[in-house]
Amino acid sequence: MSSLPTVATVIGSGTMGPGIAATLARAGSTVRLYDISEDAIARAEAAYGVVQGVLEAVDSPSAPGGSVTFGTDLDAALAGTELIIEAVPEKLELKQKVFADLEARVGDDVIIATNTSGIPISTMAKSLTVPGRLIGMHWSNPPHLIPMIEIIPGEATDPTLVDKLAEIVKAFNYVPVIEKEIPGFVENRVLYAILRECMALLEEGIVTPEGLDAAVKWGIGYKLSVVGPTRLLDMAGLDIYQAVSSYLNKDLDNSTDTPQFIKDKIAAGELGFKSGAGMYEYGEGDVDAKRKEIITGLIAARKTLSTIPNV
Ligand SMILES: NC(=O)C1=CN([C@@H]2O[C@H](COP(=O)(O)OP(=O)(O)OC[C@H]3O[C@@H](n4cnc5c(N)ncnc54)[C@H](O)[C@@H]3O)[C@@H](O)[C@H]2O)C=CC1
Ligand SMILES: Cc1ncc(C=O)c(C(=O)O)c1O
Repeated sequence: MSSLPTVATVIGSGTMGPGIAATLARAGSTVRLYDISEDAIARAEAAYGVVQGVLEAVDSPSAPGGSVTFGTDLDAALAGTELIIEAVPEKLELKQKVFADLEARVGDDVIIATNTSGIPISTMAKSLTVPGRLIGMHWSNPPHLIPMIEIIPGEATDPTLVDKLAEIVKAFNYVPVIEKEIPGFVENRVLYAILRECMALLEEGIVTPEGLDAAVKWGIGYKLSVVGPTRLLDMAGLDIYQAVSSYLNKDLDNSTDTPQFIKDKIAAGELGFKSGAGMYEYGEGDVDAKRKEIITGLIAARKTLSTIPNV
């Protein structure tokens, strides 16, 4: 019998919600995607066919009976739900307010999973009436393509939820990684260590954005997609790692704040794809073209990687 919930609810239909909902629905769950914004729901509905096409292209597990319904009626979205996945903006107070709204409407046995990028689960759980039901379920963007989910229990999380959520994740053929709670969890700690160094290299004018993207894609990105960092050290030699890290580590960027040039871009309204400019400039149609290239590349890479053993 599948461990998938019969009915699941996704709260927040922005970048992450629609892909999460579609992945569960394709595997067989009845999913209700809820947002406070009518516009966000309309965008998700309009994009649903494309997301389904992507899931088809990567042979995402499918079972009959699954569906997504879209709406702004919270009670309707929660009727009969067993699992709620919260994907509203990364603001502690907002998430806590959402949890309060949810708890007022569902029974104590309903699991609340949060897609937070790194706010400690224990901090969020403090505001819950039933703190044991909150657990971290961190999907990676785009959620319908990146087949790995971090599972993070907080101090109060019911320990049985960890295995239960891991079984749900396996039911749609994703890899669950169970972690201990720490700000940023594992994936974002590694990603933000890389991004911190990358932004410092750009700020100091050491390399161009194009050069940086090429060096990371073909240098470490390509290699790390096949060999994880631990195995990479065995491949390189621990003695080499010691020799290089003994002089390099102290030279790496260790700033604790966001770089000023990024803050300046944000102040100028340059947020990336969503505003038509960011690290790069985008002309008419460029953003859609880039999004398409990225999705096409991720589909091809996932298909190839799925044929390669874990080394
Ligand atoms: N964007 C990314 O690459 C990733 C984001 N995350 C995390 O997932 C969460 C959501 O991120 P995004 O989808 O990027 O955010 P987003 O800003 O694109 O979408 C959030 C959605 O939540 C809706 N919303 C706001 N208040 C709400 C409320 N009270 N009830 C229901 N809906 C409400 C907004 O209307 C919006 O449609 C955040 O915690 C984020 O850190 C996790 C992995 C990757
Ligand atoms: C820049 C950045 N920050 C956070 C996340 C996920 O929490 C992602 C991602 O999933 O890709 C990201 O790119």
